[in-house]
Amino acid sequence: MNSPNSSDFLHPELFLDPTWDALFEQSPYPKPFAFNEDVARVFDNMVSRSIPLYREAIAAAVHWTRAYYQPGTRIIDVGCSTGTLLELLGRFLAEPAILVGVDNAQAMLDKAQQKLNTLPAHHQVELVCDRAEAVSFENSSVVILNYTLQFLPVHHRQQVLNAIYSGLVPGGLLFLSEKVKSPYPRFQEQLTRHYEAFKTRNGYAQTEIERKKEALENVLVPLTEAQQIAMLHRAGFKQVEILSKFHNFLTLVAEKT
Ligand SMILES: Nc1ncnc2c1ncn2[C@@H]1O[C@H](C[S@+](CC[C@H]([NH3+])C(=O)[O-])CC(=O)[O-])[C@@H](O)[C@H]1O
Ligand SMILES: O=C(O)C(=O)Cc1ccccc1
Repeated sequence: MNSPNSSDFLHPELFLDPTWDALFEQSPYPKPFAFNEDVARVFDNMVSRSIPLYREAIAAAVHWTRAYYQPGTRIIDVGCSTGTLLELLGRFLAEPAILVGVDNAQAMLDKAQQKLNTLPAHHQVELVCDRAEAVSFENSSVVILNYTLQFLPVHHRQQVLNAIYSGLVPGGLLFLSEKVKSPYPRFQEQLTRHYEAFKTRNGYAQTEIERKKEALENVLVPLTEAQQIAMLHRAGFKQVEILSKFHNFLTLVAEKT
């Protein structure tokens, strides 16, 4: 038997800024939560201590992008934050690609720009400071929404998914990660408890957890998994596959057939 190609099994180190997130230890803390300079400064540490399977989701996004990327088309990361996924894509995509990062927070894009300066020059990288709602997805073969849709007003989400479906080339892929909620109150309560225990294990004190929860109210609004999938179907995606779900965090892929 041939030995497997090692790049098929890649589980790389992410380029994460280690600056410790102590934002909600201090007073005044950001309320409502906003993606400003203070958040951008600690974002990599915050996101990797706050989202279960964050590293795995990023690595999976790279694998799926490698499988679905069609040369000559664009790869668009919506809500690219500090560019962690784009940087990894740039490192592990063999062919030259057009990598587009969109975020409506300039402070996040400034961090992303620094990270992406280290990439090999054969890729074309564009960082766009705009709202997801205003983006054209034309001529894209992969669109990534990694924990971004959850921050859009609920009544904007369907329109964004419609635009993604319409912009993707045939055979194109949407990679989507979201915080979701259970429709069953007792399950939701348990999921929240286990999620908060995960944050405690990652070094967050109870006060930090509660303050952030308060700040995120009406800012990060989760849907149920069923609502999320129904929206994808309404947008036109017929094939949807769940990749992972742990506590209340979901990653899925949807193909434009
Ligand atoms: N309407 C909007 N339009 C564009 N961007 C927006 C909007 N609203 C919020 N954002 C941006 O969406 C990002 C969400 S973080 C994504 C993590 C990243 N994907 C990662 O894989 O590291 C997830 C989190 O913070 O939980 C932030 O950078 C916001 O500025
Ligand atoms: O849902 C939460 O409680 C979070 O902390 C997720 C999160 C991660 C990073 C920035 C904002 C929200």
